[in-house]
Amino acid sequence: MEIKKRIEELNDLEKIVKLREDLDKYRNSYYNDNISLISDYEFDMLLKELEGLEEKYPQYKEISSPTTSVGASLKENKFKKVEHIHPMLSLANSYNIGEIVDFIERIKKKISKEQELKYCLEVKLDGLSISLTYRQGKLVRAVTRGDGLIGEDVTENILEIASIVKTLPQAIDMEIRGEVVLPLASFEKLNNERLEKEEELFANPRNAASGTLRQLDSKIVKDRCLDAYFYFLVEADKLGLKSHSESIKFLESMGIKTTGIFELLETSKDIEKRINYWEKERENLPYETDGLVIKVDEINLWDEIGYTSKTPRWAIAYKFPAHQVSTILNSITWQVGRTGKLTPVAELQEVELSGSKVKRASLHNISEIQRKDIRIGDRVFIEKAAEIIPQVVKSIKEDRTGNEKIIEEPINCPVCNHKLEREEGLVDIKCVNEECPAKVQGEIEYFVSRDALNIMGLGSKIVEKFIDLGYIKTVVDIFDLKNHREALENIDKMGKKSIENLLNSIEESKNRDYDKVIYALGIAEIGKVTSKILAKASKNIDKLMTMTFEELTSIDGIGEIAANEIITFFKKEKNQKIIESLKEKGLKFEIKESETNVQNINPNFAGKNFLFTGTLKHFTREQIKEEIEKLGGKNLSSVSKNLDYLIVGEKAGSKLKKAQEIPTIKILTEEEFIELKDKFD
Ligand SMILES: NC(=O)c1ccc[n+]([C@@H]2O[C@H](COP(=O)([O-])OP(=O)(O)OC[C@H]3O[C@@H](n4cnc5c(N)ncnc54)[C@H](O)[C@@H]3O)[C@@H](O)[C@H]2O)c1
Ligand SMILES: [Zn+2]
Repeated sequence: MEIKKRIEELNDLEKIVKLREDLDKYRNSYYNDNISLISDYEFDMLLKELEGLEEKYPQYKEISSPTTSVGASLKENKFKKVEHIHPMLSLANSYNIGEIVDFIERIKKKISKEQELKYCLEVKLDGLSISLTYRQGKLVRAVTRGDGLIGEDVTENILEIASIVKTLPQAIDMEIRGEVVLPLASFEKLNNERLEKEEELFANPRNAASGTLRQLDSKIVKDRCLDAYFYFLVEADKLGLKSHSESIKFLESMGIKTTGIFELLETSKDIEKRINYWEKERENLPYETDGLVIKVDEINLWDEIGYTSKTPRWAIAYKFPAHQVSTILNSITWQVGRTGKLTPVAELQEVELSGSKVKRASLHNISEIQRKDIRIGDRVFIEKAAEIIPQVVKSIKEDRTGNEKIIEEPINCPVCNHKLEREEGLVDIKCVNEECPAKVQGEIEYFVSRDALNIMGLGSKIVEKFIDLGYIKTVVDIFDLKNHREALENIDKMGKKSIENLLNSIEESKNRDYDKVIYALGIAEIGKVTSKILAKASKNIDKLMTMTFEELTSIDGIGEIAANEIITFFKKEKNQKIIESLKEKGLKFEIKESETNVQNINPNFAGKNFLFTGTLKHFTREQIKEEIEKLGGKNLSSVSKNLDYLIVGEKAGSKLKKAQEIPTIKILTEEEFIELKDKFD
């Protein structure tokens, strides 16, 4: 027994040493070089593991351990070192509401007075902390947190941030703390510029903000548009302020920029509600947040509640589920789509991201792989933002061993082995073999999908099988499957019942409206809404097939690109034949009389691109998106020249600014949007 325990202890000690070594490496890279070698969540989990072990073996505790020290010791001598008069601490963090409940319980036990506490809830800005000192109302010094005791004097750079107050309206002395951030719009712009200049991308706005503030050329700070928000007044009680919320109001009265988000709450239930709210709403803020901060509001209780060497006990951070994690890229699979286009898919070592397990991520195309210099064997960051499919953000080159392999551009189709083609100047690689099974399969799946003919019982496995066995070569063959009823029933014991259902669904699909049939043809650029528009404008397929470029582009909602695709599609003999055969099978190639007034297409919305920003009063995010689509409009995810309308709610941020610079974008309040909508209803 004794020996067993001793072995366990030695193993744990080894773990402790390894964890400290790794965490120090990560901290150094993160704080000194502004590079994340792993995600914040992974870092926090390793730190928790170390905390657990140090608790189990108090004899191995060390003051320099990452569990007890803030930040990282400063490596370079770029900036003057300054000792903080009041140490700048970090925050304890939590990833679930249970930990918040525990936090509140701990505090209640700790304070002697029986009283109802108030908690101030704020957003947790993801940037780097800064301390500003004012003397006689003048900003005299700005210092980074550093290791909490000693920071770097970055006053020169801070003076270049436009929103920082250089002279207060009153000649007072004070120290305030806040966060320097790179607003999301500036971050996107910066990374786009770096992409063009083939420079290394910043993984996130925090690293970019830190990299920007901690370099010597203050002109760069100005160019990149850093910003700062403040959330703390040091020794507020000496100015006669009794609560944290009062001190924030005081800062605002001095013209200091705050996020404006400070909510006073009383119970953990209320806190939970607001956590759920902000978890979604944070997407609309102009800066990145990695969580919320909950602080005891009454300042006179802070000392009683106390501090650890690293954090105050009267505050806690609630961290949002991570959008980004790191993992290993094992290999690349080239997927051949319906149009023959090859898409590289990253095959990853499985990780958890935003609550689901992920082992594949999109890489868009070969140029992106080359631009980002992503190699097989690399540790990569993957991200799941608004998109459903995770994306590979970047590779971590600092972590390479030298055994990583460059990803080669494929020469032959991975499915049919036909030689691939790449159009001059275009990034897409295509399989041009009309009979490539992957393309046929893609076409069939698209043809039977919900928004097209909506045929039940033709999942991708079955389609693959039918193609393999030679029952399906083109979409037309779907309607001849009934001639092979018996043979089909015997495939992999599919059975009478399921074939019966499938054949019924195929027959029934002949009743689909003309616009669904247009959609099912799979013309490039023609989606659900444009199919409706085309159906309404052409009335029947013979007309549509002969429409000229001028005729097509004169239809509201059909642009030049779409018009060209339509013409190219109908020019192909193969497509003409397919349409002829589908007509014979009985599909509807003309609009019903009653349909000529295609319902729900609002001329204000049809084919128009929409985006909303800020907090909306009358709709949830889902509702408004649905509303726009129902009426024939399209939802975009960012501001661009293609945007027609930006709907602005309260606290609209960078999107609004960006949209105001593009004269063709109409900006609507929520009320104006409703009016536009109702004019039609
Ligand atoms: N990915 C990596 O390799 C790596 C390495 C080291 C650290 N980290 C990350 O950094 C964290 C540790 O950094 P940290 O000590 O800065 O802790 P933290 O970022 O988790 O929390 C403390 C900081 O939050 C900031 N903050 C933002 N809004 C605030 C508000 N409203 N009120 C108070 N503070 C606010 C302050 O700057 C404060 O110092 C780790 O938990 C990890 O997530 C990551
Ligand atoms: Zn092929």
